[in-house]
Amino acid sequence: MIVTKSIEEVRSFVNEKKKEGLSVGFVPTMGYLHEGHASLLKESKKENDITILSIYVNPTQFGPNEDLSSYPRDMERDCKIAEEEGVDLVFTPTDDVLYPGNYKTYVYVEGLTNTLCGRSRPTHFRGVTTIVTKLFNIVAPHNAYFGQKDAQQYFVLNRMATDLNMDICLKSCPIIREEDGLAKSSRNVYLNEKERQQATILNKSLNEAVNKVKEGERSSLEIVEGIRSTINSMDLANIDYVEIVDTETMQQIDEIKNKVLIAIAVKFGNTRLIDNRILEV
Ligand SMILES: Nc1ncnc2c1ncn2[C@@H]1O[C@H](COP(=O)(O)OP(=O)(O)OP(=O)(O)O)[C@@H](O)[C@H]1O
Ligand SMILES: CC(C)(CO)[C@@H](O)C(=O)[O-]
Ligand code: BAL
Repeated sequence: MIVTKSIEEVRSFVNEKKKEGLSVGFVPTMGYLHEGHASLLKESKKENDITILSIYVNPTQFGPNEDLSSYPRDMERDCKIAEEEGVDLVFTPTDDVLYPGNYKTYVYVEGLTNTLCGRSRPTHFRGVTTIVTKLFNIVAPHNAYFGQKDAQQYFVLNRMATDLNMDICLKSCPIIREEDGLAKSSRNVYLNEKERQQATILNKSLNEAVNKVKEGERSSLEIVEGIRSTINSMDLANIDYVEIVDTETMQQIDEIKNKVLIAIAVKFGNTRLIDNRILEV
C-alpha cells in the first residue's frame, strides 16, 4: 500500500492504472477510521480494481468555534485499517499543499445548503464542496463513495457533480451502527459514559418516526414533534434541528410524500451528533 502526501504521486499512480484499463474507486475521509469508513472501502473494493482513500481534516469546512483542533487523529492506526481493507493508495495531503497562502477559489452549491447542517454550520458545505472538488481533480476516480450518515453532504455533492459535469459516479452507502443503534462516528469518542448511553435516543426517535409513517401519518409537523419529544426525554440532549426535507431540494415539506429525508442533529455537551432516515412513500 502506498501512503503519500504528494499530488503528483497520486496522479501518476492513477494515470498508470487507468492506462492498464483498471477502474478507480475513491473514499474521501477525515480519518480516525471506524467500521463506517471500512464499509465504504469494502464497497469500493467490490466495484473497482483500485481503491484510493484520502485522509484529510479539511479546515475550510469547520466554523470558527468548531472542533478543528481537537478532531481525533491517528494516522498510524488508520493506515493499519486501510491496509487490512486492501486499499491501494492512501492520500494524506497537508494544509500548505491544498490551501497555499494565495488560495482564493471556493465551490458553492446554492439552495440545498441553507437547511439542516447548513443552517447551523453556515460555511460548512462551501468547505466540503471545495475540498471534494479538489480531491476529485487530484484523484480523478471513476466512482466515489460516501456514507448516508452525512445524507445532506451526499445530496449536495451529487448536485455539484451533476451541475459541474463531473465524470464521476457518486455512491451513497448505508449507515453502519453500534450494537445499540448509535451511528458510528469519529466524534463518538468525545462522549462521556452518560452522554454515550443517552445518545442512543437519536436512532430510537427515528425508528418511532418511521413506524408512525408506516402506520399512515403524513404530517411533517406531527412526526417532527414526536421526534423532538422523544429526544427531549433525555436530560443531556440538546436538539440542534429536527427537519423533514425533500431529497431533491433539501427544503422543508409539510406533507410526507415521494422521497423524503428525516434528519436530526443533537448536541450532548459540545458533541454534535447527526442521524437520519430516507423514506419513499
Ligand atoms: N456510520 C457510518 N456509516 C457509513 N458511513 C459513514 C459512517 N460514518 C461516517 N461515514 C462516512 O464516511 C465518510 C467520511 O466521514 P468522516 O471522516 O467525516 O467520518 P465521521 O465518522 O462521519 O466523522 P464525524 O461524524 O465525526 O465528522 C463520509 O462519507 C461519511 O458519511
Ligand atoms: C467528504 C469529506 C471527506 C470532505 O472533507 C468530509 O466532509 C467527510 O468526511 O464526510
Ligand atoms: N462527516 C462530515 C464532516 C464534518 O462534520 O465536518
